[in-house]
Amino acid sequence: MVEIADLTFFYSKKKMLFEKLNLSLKPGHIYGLLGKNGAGKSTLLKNITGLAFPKEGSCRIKGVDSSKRMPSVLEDLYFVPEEIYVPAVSIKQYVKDTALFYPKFDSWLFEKYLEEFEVPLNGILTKLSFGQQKKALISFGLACCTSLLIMDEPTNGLDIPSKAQFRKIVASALGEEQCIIISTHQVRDLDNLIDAILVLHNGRIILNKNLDEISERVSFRVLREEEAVEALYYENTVKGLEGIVQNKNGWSSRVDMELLFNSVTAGNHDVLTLINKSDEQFI
Ligand SMILES: Nc1ncnc2c1ncn2[C@@H]1O[C@H](COP(=O)(O)OP(=O)(O)OP(=O)(O)O)[C@@H](O)[C@H]1O
Repeated sequence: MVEIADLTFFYSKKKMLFEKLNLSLKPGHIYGLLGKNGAGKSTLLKNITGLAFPKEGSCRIKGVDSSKRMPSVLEDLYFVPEEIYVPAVSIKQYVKDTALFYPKFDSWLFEKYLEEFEVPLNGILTKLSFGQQKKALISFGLACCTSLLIMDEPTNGLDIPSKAQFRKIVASALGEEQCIIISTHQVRDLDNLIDAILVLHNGRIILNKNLDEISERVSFRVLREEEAVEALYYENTVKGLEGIVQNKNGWSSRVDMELLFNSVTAGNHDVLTLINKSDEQFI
């Protein structure tokens, strides 16, 4: 679905953001794109969607270079940016003006999502709160039923019940032929939603794995003091020593995305090496 090959990008030549970054994303998945502040998540998403252009290398969607901004690609792609700007029209009018650019737009679904998010269909967009505006655009993006849906920090500005609604709605919306990418630094917001994790760090994608594959390799649990020496990584938290250990018994545990993210971005190679090993190397 998305193929990024040797992407090099910088805003200023003095500060390289990506150098030969490679990434391949498949349909049927909800990817969580994680990275520290300033890692370049938004910039990467802009390169994928053709809103920023690679200095070298390419970003392709279904084989077509996204920097060409071909109508056939744009009508099958929806991007909810981090900062949103809405026109001073009613939601109904917005749909009338905009939905025609998306041939698979489903107005029944749109109204259903709005209802679940408790956003009034007759509301004037600029008079809605920031969170309501965001929920209206997320609903619109989901109802476009595009093959690729990208949301940059969608949960920013959503209250706690809305975050739960967001997870439920997005999880129910994914079709087999669709790919959804959600960037965030609020890792917990993606719990029970994403099925694959991408970590952007130091200008590269250092991790691109399904949660199932991760839990086959490593386990996440509270450790006894004496187990700490054998752990691949651990943190001293209020719950005790929360750690990552090699999964030796084949039982899968829930992936603690925050702990995983902290371990791989802290320069701990043990966890990363174990997760990234091929099946043959692992046996
Ligand atoms: N339009 C721009 N012009 C120049 N530099 C930019 C521009 N947009 C972003 N940057 C810089 O590029 C780097 C990556 O920014 P980006 O917004 O892509 O990171 P991010 O991972 O999305 O961060 P955050 O989690 O804080 O939203 C930052 O150092 C930022 O200052």
